[in-house]
Amino acid sequence: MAGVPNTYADPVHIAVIGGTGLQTLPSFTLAATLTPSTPWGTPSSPISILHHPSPTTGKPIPIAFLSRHGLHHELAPHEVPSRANIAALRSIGVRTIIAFSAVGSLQEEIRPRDFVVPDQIIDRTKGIRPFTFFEGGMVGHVGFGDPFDEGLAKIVRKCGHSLEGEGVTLHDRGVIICMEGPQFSTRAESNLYRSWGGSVINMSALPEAKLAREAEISYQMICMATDYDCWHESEDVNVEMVMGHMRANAENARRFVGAVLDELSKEEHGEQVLAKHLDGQTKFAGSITAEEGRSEEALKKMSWLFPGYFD
Ligand SMILES: CSC[C@H]1O[C@H](OP(=O)(O)O)[C@H](O)[C@@H]1O
Ligand SMILES: Nc1ncnc2[nH]cnc12
Repeated sequence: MAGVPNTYADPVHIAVIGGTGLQTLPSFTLAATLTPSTPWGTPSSPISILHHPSPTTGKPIPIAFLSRHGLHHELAPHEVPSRANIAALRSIGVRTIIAFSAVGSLQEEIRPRDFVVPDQIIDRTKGIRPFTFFEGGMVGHVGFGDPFDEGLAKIVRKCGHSLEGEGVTLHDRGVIICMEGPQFSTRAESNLYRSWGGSVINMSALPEAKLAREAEISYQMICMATDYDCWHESEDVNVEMVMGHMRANAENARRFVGAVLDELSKEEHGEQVLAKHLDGQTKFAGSITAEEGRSEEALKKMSWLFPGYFD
């Protein structure tokens, strides 16, 4: 956009990854538009740096916003360059990500337009998406028992509940089934996922959550149900239905995200927002490959992402 700077001097600690139907956060002031390139390519979209007024001081707090499927939803779930997205966000200072996702509901009580703050994921992607920073001569294993950040989830839940009665219904926990897509599930699959205890289904939680963990970024997804997938006797899921519910409830989704940003902005330099509890985990995860076994190429990439960890 003409006149908008393409650099931003200060580190940006908080990011929002917008999903289907949430491709912008129009109520904030655009301070810069960044187009970083990373050793894993360029992100899905330019990164908008938005100024969010701190609810306590009024001072503008920078928030990075990235549109997962591109500015015009041109990237299919398996084409989203998640490594570039996460690497680019980390490189500008991001340590906390709120990720938004439109999901199918696998449970009667999660009705279209309800929100869910999930706490678990079952991986039904097919291994065709690049899913780790650790490869090609540097091995690393990070813990993923709890794929989301419980400290961040608590903040998100509190904000969601504060909007209850104003059109927001929130489910505090849930298991996301992350499928490959882009086709929706068969009815047999949908019923299988229900029998596994799945709450909601999408195509985007992975590898995003795994890569955020490797990058030592606190990550929580906020899901909004847009359909009952195909297990339910009501209509079968289709894009029109997803977009219809998304459009109808986009204002609530934006208010929810805005409330979370208010809360996080109060603690922009706090331990939770800076993910201090994750600091250094990747240095140890990657120390399994002895120095003499590390490839130059892998080392170069990892040193770009984690300056000082492996040099
Ligand atoms: C348009 S329905 C399928 C599509 O919607 C979800 O997108 P996102 O998670 O980015 O909001 C789902 O994961 C699929 O990518
Ligand atoms: N039913 C569904 N399956 C997978 N991803 C979805 N995103 C929204 N609805 C979905």
